[in-house]
Amino acid sequence: MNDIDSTPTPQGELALQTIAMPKDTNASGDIFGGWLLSQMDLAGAITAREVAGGRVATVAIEGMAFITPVHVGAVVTCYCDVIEIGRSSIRIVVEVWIDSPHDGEPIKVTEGEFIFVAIDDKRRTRTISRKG
Ligand SMILES: CCCCCCCCCCCCCCCC(=O)SCCNC(=O)CCNC(=O)[C@H](O)C(C)(C)COP(=O)(O)OP(=O)(O)OC[C@H]1O[C@@H](n2cnc3c(N)ncnc32)[C@H](O)[C@@H]1OP(=O)(O)O
Repeated sequence: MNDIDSTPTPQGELALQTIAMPKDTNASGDIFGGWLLSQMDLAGAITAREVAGGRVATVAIEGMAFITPVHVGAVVTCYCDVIEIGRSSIRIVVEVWIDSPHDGEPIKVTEGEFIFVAIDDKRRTRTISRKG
């Protein structure tokens, strides 16, 4: 995983974009980490489904770090970078970025490694077929 402060631009492909709403805040008025985590899970799942060619389940989340609070109204963008494909697993670095409310500059909010597993309709793991 890249060092969280040393990467000036998003790594990976844009997978999901949404707006942080008042209902997603904690008692301090900042956006809940759990809400961000669920957006990252969705973004990773969209990417993993493409790679796996079908259904996936999240099996693990590693190395999460929350670096900057998110304000209500922020446009939250998730980028996904597939870093490893195993027999049935897909390891994806998911980064979340917002635009600074002060100068509009992009700010990295959090990142984490998500591992998804390709599963069939009986929830058994399945081998991912490689393209090409
Ligand atoms: C236009 C667009 C359209 C489409 C747009 C659709 C959007 C789509 C949205 C869907 C909505 C969101 C979906 C979110 C995804 C959930 O939120 S899924 C719900 C939460 N997750 C679960 O309920 C999963 C529960 N766990 C399980 O069922 C079982 O653990 C699993 C996943 C079937 C795996 O079973 P298992 O016995 O652990 O299997 P095992 O063979 O040991 O391991 C399988 C692989 O996982 C790896 N692995 C297992 N555990 C770990 C671990 N802790 N760490 C790392 N790797 C591990 C193994 O190394 C192995 O890798 P490979 O060597 O095969 O590559």
